[in-house]
Amino acid sequence: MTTQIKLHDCAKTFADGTRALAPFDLEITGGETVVLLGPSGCGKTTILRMIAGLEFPDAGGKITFDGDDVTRQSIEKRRVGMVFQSYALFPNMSVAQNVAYGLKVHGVGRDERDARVTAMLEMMHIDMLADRAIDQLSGGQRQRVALARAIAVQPRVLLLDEPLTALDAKLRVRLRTEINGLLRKLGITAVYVTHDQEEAMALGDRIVVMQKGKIAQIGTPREIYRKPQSPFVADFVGAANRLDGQMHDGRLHIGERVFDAVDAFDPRHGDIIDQGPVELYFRADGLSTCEAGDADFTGRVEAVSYLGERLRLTVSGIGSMPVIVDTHPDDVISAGTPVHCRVNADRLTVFPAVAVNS
Ligand SMILES: Nc1ncnc2c1ncn2[C@@H]1O[C@H](COP(=O)(O)OP(=O)(O)OP(=O)(O)O)[C@@H](O)[C@H]1O
Repeated sequence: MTTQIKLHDCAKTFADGTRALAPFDLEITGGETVVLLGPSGCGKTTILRMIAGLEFPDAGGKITFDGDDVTRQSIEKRRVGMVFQSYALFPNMSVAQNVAYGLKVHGVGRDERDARVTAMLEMMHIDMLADRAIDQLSGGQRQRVALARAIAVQPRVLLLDEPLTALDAKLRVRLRTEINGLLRKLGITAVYVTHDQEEAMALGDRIVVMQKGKIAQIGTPREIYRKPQSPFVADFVGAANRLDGQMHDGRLHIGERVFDAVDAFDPRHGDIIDQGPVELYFRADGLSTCEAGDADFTGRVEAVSYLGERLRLTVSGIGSMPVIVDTHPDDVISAGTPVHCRVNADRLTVFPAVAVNS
C-alpha cells in the first residue's frame, strides 16, 4: 500500500512574519521518492514539516494523503516516519529498544514487536549491534538505527531531512546507495531533503528544485540536469560554465562562430528564441579539446587538475570568464599553453540574457 500526497495552494508565513514559502502545488505519486533540493533557507524543511504535521500551511492551503484531508491533523495521526540529520535516538536505550520504541507506543504486542525489530535490524545490517548502547555507535550506524526505527512502524510516508549530512563523504555515498535500495524495496512514498545535487540525482524519482521559498523546477534527474529551466537551476545543478552569445534568425553566434543545432528554448515563455542576446550555460562537456583545424576557439590553459578518470582544464580567453573543459587523463597539457576547443552545441543550455538575474 502506497500513499499519494497532494499539497494544494500551500504557503507558509511564520508568526514573526517570515514568508518561508509562497503558495505552491505539489503532487507526489504513491511509492515515489521526491527530493527537495535547494540552498540553505529556501524552504525545504518547512515543506517537509508541513507534510509531517509539525507545521501547518497558511489559511487556504490543503494537504491530502490518498484524498483524505490531513491539513490540520497532528503528526501522531498521519503515520509518517521521520529521519533527521541529528539522529534523535534515545541515548539510554539499546539499538533494539530504540527500534522497538515506536512499536510499543503503537500498541504492537511483544512477539510481533520482537519479530519486526529483528527484521528491521537485519535489513539495515545492524543485527549484530542489537544490544549496543547508542553512544557506542558510529555516525553511520546511528543513522541506520534511525532509519530502522522510522520504518519499523510501517509508516504511510517516510520523510528524510538531510539524513547523511553529518557523515563523511565515503560513508555518505555508501548509505545513499543503501537508502536507494531500501526505498525501492519498500515501495514507500518518500520525501527527502538535501542541498547536495549529487545526492538528489542519485535518490530522486523526481527532484523539486527550490529557490527562495518558491519551486524553481520539478522534473526527473535527467530533465533537471539536461533541461534546466532557469539560470538558477542550471547553476545549482552544476553548469559551471557561462558564455555570452547572440541569436540571429535562429542561429547561435558566439563571437565569430555560428552554430545551427542549438536548442534555444525560452523556458519562461515556452517559445523559441530567434533573436537577441543570450547566456549559455554548460558543464565541462560543452567544450572538447581538438586539433587547430577543427577549433571553434583557442584559449589558454590557466590550470590543470588531474582527477583520475579525466584531466580538468581551466581555460581563459574564450569568454569573459574562464571555462572548465575536461580532456583525456593521459593527455599531457601544462598551464600556460594554448588549447584548441570545439563547441558541443547540443550540450549548451540557452537562456535569454535578460533572464540572468531573475
Ligand atoms: N519557526 C520559524 N520562525 C520564523 N522563521 C522560520 C522558522 N522556521 C524557519 N524559518 C525561516 O523560513 C525559511 C525557510 O526555512 P527552512 O528551514 O524551510 O529552509 P531550508 O531550505 O530547509 O534550509 P536549510 O537547508 O538551511 O535547513 C528561512 O528563512 C528560515 O529562517
